[in-house]
Amino acid sequence: MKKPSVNIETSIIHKGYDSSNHHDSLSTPLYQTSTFSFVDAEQGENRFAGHAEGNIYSRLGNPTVRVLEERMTEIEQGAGALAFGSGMAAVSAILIYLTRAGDHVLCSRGIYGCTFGLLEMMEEKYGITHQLVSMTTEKEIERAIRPETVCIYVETPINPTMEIVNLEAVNAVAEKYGLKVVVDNTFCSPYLQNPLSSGADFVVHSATKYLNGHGDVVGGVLVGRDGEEVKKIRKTVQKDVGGIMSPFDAWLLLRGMKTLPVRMDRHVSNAKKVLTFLKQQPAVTKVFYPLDEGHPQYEIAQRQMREGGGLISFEIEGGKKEAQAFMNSLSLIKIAVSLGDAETLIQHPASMTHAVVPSEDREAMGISESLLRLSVGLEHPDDLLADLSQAFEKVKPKIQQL
Ligand code: MET
Repeated sequence: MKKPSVNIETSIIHKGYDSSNHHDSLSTPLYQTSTFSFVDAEQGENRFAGHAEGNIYSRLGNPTVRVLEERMTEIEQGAGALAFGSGMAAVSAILIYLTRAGDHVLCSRGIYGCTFGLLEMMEEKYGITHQLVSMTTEKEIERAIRPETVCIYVETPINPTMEIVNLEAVNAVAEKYGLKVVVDNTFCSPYLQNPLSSGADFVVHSATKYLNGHGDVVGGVLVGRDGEEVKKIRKTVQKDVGGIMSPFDAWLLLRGMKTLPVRMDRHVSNAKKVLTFLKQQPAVTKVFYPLDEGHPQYEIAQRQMREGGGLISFEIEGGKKEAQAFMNSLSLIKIAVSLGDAETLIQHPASMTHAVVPSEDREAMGISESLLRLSVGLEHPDDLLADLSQAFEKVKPKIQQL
């Protein structure tokens, strides 16, 4: 881990790319190739044996993808990064790498539905167990540690409840027990939070979200604090499971990421305006936003996040029917999963992103039937408020009947 020499706004545009090696092209070229030819058989042999640098085959590495990996390493303050074909490919790669049959994974009280599904599958097939616990204090975390625990896997903020995990406490306990810490940093992006700098071992991202920002890529990234360990994952799990990112998706990401800081500033300022508006609505019974003073972990969020992000979850009076009626009343705001796009998106976690989680586990995570998750986009805030306002007007009679 090292401190970056320039600010993220600069490194996210320049890091990892030297135009003099690419015919002076200002934009990183797209190496849309599956394989690379060798000048002779010996060069091929040496590259396979690891005795010579150079490209072999795009599953083992591609120059466009490598630029993205170097850039991600820098902006997450890590020592190495690997790009994957989806966020879940990155999550599964790190969990496969860290665990053996019989191990135990300690998780934050909520995790994304497909991560939950993956852990359930690992339990069923390999006896790798997991447990979801609140992680606000060291005591809570320490109590849940078992002799077979090997890693702590957390989201913070948690999707979609916005609960905050105390990273300082997680890292302290992990150090005491010799555990690896993995943080899903998708909700914040590297612009708002850098878990590796505070001692986490790995960060995973769904690059589909804020990193790309334009809703046209599915991708994932894993960043590690220890470069040797990242190399080991590249040569084993990434190569042999093979969930790599395509060069074109890496190219789109490099293009989209250049504006991450500018976009995040706007997501945050729009989200704050939407938050204020939602709090004034009689039909809204609860709001969840990390840097809202009413948030139960407000102080922890303030310590570890630069800003509160662009996601807001809220509960609407009634249940699933009222939540769905509200969604159906929106017009500018799109009903869709995913997040971090220019377009404002709304989804119903209980029936969408977290539908695979059994209802009792969902309840334990704090996901009710009336919870909605809003990914505040980059539109003019007045237009967003107008759309929300007309939707509240439309559902008012239904809610008043309750
Ligand atoms: C297949 S559903 C999910 C997409 C994404 N992980 C989200 O939380 O919106």
